[in-house]
Amino acid sequence: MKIGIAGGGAFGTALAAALALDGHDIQLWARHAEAASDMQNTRSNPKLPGVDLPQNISISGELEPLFICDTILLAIPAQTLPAFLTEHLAHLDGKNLVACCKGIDLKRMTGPASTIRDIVPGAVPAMLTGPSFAADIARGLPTALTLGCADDEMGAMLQTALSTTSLRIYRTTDTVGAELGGALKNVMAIASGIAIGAKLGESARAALITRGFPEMQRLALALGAQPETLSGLSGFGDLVLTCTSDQSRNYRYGLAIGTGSDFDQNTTVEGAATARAVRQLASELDIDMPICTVVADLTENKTDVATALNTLLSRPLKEE
Ligand SMILES: NC(=O)C1=CN([C@@H]2O[C@H](COP(=O)(O)OP(=O)(O)OC[C@H]3O[C@@H](n4cnc5c(N)ncnc54)[C@H](O)[C@@H]3O)[C@@H](O)[C@H]2O)C=CC1
Ligand SMILES: O=C(CO)COP(=O)(O)O
Repeated sequence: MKIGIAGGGAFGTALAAALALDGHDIQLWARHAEAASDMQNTRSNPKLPGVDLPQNISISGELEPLFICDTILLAIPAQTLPAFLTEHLAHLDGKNLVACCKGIDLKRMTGPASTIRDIVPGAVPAMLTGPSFAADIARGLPTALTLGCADDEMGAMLQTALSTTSLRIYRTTDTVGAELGGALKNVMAIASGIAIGAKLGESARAALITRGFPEMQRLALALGAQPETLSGLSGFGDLVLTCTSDQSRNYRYGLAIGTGSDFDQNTTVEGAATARAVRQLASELDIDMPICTVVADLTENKTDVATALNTLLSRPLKEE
């Protein structure tokens, strides 16, 4: 299996490093030619300080070497995935396309694997997701992920190919559950960051994580996910990680909202667009998604933290 990775950001580079250390020759594509050649020459990526990139990673700003690979990991932001797939459709047909991004596309209202299935019907769509910070993967720290692929035979091959001594991959055929768990937990991470930033306390964060989980399940199950997938690494596991660590950009974005601080708009924060997609889906499907809805409103300055808190706390009392 010849593995290529699209996306020379933190996650694409971290996956490249982990797989290269395991013996794979990796073709890494970075969008900006200059950044690609810097990475190729310095064997480093400023987004992963202190990580040396093994020599068996070839980094290029040209797409041709990537398209020679039969398996391509897509580590670009979820909202940019449809345009990339559409633009390069002819080259991606017939490939194993493994989405490594976490979000719901605002236009199509689909998670990354479903977006691949819709735009490149001739490809095998898969999803690699779960609790894992790029810096941890790149340093070879132990990590467990979920590989979702509806074609179980191909899923098993991808599971074997992408597992390393430190990267342990579990497998499911429930790609919808895998893609939605990873997307929705980012919204909850923003909510958790807001709670801590606004000094609402650790108990409030625990309440958000705990009530956020059934909220994630409600939408995911309505869209066809299996409950056990949501309870696994890609759902519950990543929810816990991202809501409790300031390594998470979604969490830090929430902290900035909660403290009223500025936040670098160039940072990849998938949960903001996903919250808006969820708000729309919830309204169309008539599903109660109160936390996601207030997060969406907060990211658009349609409400403030005090009002959002009041909205959540003044909801009718009900059974757990
Ligand atoms: N950083 C992390 O710890 C983890 C990230 N992820 C996911 O990986 C995905 C990528 O995140 P990171 O690599 O961390 O972000 P990043 O901000 O470090 O890198 C994003 C990369 O995508 C490229 N890019 C941006 N717009 C593009 C476009 N229109 N076409 C092609 N390429 C484009 C950028 O040039 C950059 O190389 C996100 O969905 C994120 O949720 C998943 C697990 C862990
Ligand atoms: O998905 C992640 C960890 O599993 C990374 O989270 P952030 O995108 O919030 O940094």
